[in-house]
Amino acid sequence: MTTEAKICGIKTRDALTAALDGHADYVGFVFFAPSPRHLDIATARRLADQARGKAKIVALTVDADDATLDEISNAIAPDFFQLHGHETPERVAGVKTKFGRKIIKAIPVRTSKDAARAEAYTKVADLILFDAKAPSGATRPGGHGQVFDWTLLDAVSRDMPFMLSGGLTPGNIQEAMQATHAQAVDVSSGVETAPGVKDAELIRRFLHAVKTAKQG
Ligand SMILES: O=C(O)c1ccccc1NCC(=O)[C@H](O)[C@H](O)COP(=O)(O)O
Repeated sequence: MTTEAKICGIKTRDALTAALDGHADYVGFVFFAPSPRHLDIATARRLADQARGKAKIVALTVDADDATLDEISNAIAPDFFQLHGHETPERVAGVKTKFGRKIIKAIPVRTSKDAARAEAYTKVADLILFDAKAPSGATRPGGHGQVFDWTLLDAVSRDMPFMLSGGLTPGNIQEAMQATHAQAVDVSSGVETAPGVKDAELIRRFLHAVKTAKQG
């Protein structure tokens, strides 16, 4: 099994080119106004057109209403919605049916109880994304470059396809893959020089580390 890689929070052509050249399997665009990675619809459409057919396009939203999802869906035709808020299993199922897009559901983790919450989503989401729980007082629920305790995933079913995120970097990604056996890995801050500023060389190094890691 080869591990898939996602580069999240892409805002520029250069960053997207680095991700596509490095054979990223997924590219993520953030639609959440308080984020330094937030994209307007016109920019997202241009980037999605560049990515289409080369990587799976992921639109990240946080507790978005149907009108917002509809606008994003029509503008960029994402392969996946990444739901990164407090969406219930019922809401996830509703979004999947209404918009006909696959779903990545983010599960914020600080304790084993948090990780166990994923079970409720396995039938409605196509992929679970385990991410570090945001620090208290944070203005966004992800993208803080924080690692969580990967051993908390040990109790999670091996049959559950999941993506690992939270503080991954070119330096720790191989250890993370060995520790968790994640089917896919996701990075944002770890390939940036400042919040929202992607670095092509860090993207290249991250993807190279994923693609050349020894599996097992
Ligand atoms: O990136 C953001 O600004 C963001 C805003 C709102 C919700 C989620 C957000 N990011 C999530 C991600 O980019 C990834 O899915 C993941 O959490 C990786 O983050 P990082 O720890 O920065 O690598």
